[in-house]
Order: sequence, then structure tokens, then C-alpha cells
Amino acid sequence: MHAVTELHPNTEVSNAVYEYSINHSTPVPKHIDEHRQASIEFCEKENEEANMMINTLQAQFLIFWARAQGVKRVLEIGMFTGYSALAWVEALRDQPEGGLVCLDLPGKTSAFALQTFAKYGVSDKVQVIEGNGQTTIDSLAGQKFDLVFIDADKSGYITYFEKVLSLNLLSPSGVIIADNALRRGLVADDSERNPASARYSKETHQALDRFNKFVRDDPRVEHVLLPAFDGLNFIRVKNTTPN
Ligand SMILES: C[S@@+](CC[C@H](N)C(=O)[O-])C[C@H]1O[C@@H](n2cnc3c(N)ncnc32)[C@H](O)[C@@H]1O
Repeated sequence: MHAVTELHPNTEVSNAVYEYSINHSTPVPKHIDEHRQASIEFCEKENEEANMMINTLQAQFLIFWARAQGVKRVLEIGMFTGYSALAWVEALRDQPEGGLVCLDLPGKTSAFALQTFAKYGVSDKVQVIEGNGQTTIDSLAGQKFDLVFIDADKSGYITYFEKVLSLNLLSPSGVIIADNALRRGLVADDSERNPASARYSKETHQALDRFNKFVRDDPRVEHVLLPAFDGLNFIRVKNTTPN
């Protein structure tokens, strides 16, 4: 067992740390905050779950990280209302050839995201492919992405991972980031000790656990599963070129 110090002793301190971190990091542009609020109102009206969106600090982190990596092309699997998509567009702002492809199911949330991209004048930066991502991803064969963000149906993560590799969608420095890989800690501890075990269905975290193990056992890749946000599994194809 690897012992870790308890960094934040309770939820109040955790929340204070989260707010402090947001306020001491490069802020997201105003329109992204505005869209977060609009998404929350949309979700209330349409009975959707606003907590599907990545949080503000995660948006700040992903923008920073994508820029530091010089990411030009992003594939997002799971767009929802377009909140994280706007973050990717922001990350690509200084990349004239940059672009974002989003896969999601057709419906009200996708329509809302498309309206949002038009409202903020970024429609030319985002290609939305509607349909089941597990099959629409095939249409991307021949394209390369520096970053693939997997944030759609959790039972599909293995398929998305397999397809990204088999279709050869990653650029040489390309990275997959799989979101929610720790699912409220349930993949590590789904006993009664974890209050989330009473709120969430077992199927989802069991699917994510299968995904994490599948990646761990795949000799083609190296990866790190970070206990940040709801768990980010960073994955890259191993460099097989001899030194
Ligand atoms: C967690 S939300 C994405 C949140 C978004 N990345 C954000 O942070 O703003 C998951 C999305 O995956 C989509 N999704 C679920 N199953 C899918 C499938 N089979 N193909 C494509 N998209 C799917 C849902 O419609 C939903 O919009």
C-alpha cells in the first residue's frame, strides 16, 4: 500500500483550495465563463446534468497544457453543451492551422453547442460529427490529432482507445486524455466508505476500471493515471524508434 498524506482534510478545505487555485491561475476568457452559466441554465431547463462539464480549473489546466504542448489539432469525443470544446478552441487560438473535431450524439445538447460556436464566431474552428462516436470515429481515418480527449460513454472508452490506435489517429507526439478515469474514487474504493458508492451505478465505474486495466496491460502505450479532477488518464504510444 502506498501511503499518501491527506492533503485536504475535508470538503470545506477542498472547496477553498479549488477556489484559491482558480483565482491564482490564468483565468478562462469571459465568454467561456458565460457559456458555463448558460449551460447550467440550459441543463436546468432540459433536465440534463450540468456536472457532465469539466470544471473551471480543469478548463484552465487543459488550455495551459495544450498550449505548452503546442497542440494544433484536437479530437474531442463527448462534446455535450460545448463547454470543454470552447476551452480547446481557446487553447488553439494562436494556431492558424489548428482545429477541433467533436463527436457526439445528435440532439438538443449538440444543437445548443452548435448555436454556441456560432454565437462566439468559432464555427469555422470546430467540426461536429453527430452520431455514435464508436462508429463515426472511423470517418477520421487518415487524419492526425495531437490530443484526443475521451469524455463520452464510459462503456465505450476501450473502443475509443482501440480505434484511436488502430486508425493511427495520433500524431507522433500525440496524447490521449481519458476523463473521469477515477470516477469519484469508485474505481479504487467502491465500499460504503466512499459516499459516492450510494449515488452512482456500479456499471460505469466498473467500465472505467476495465478501461484503466486494459490500458495498463497494453504494451503499445505508456501512461499515467493522475488523481486530478475526476481522474485523468494520460496515454501516449511508446516511441519504438531505436536511439
Ligand atoms: C460528460 S459529457 C461531455 C462533457 C464535455 N466534454 C464538457 O466537459 O463540456 C458526455 C457526452 O458524451 C456523449 N455521448 C454519450 N454516448 C455517446 C456516443 N456513443 N457517441 C458519441 N457521444 C456520446 C453525450 O451525449 C454527452 O454529451
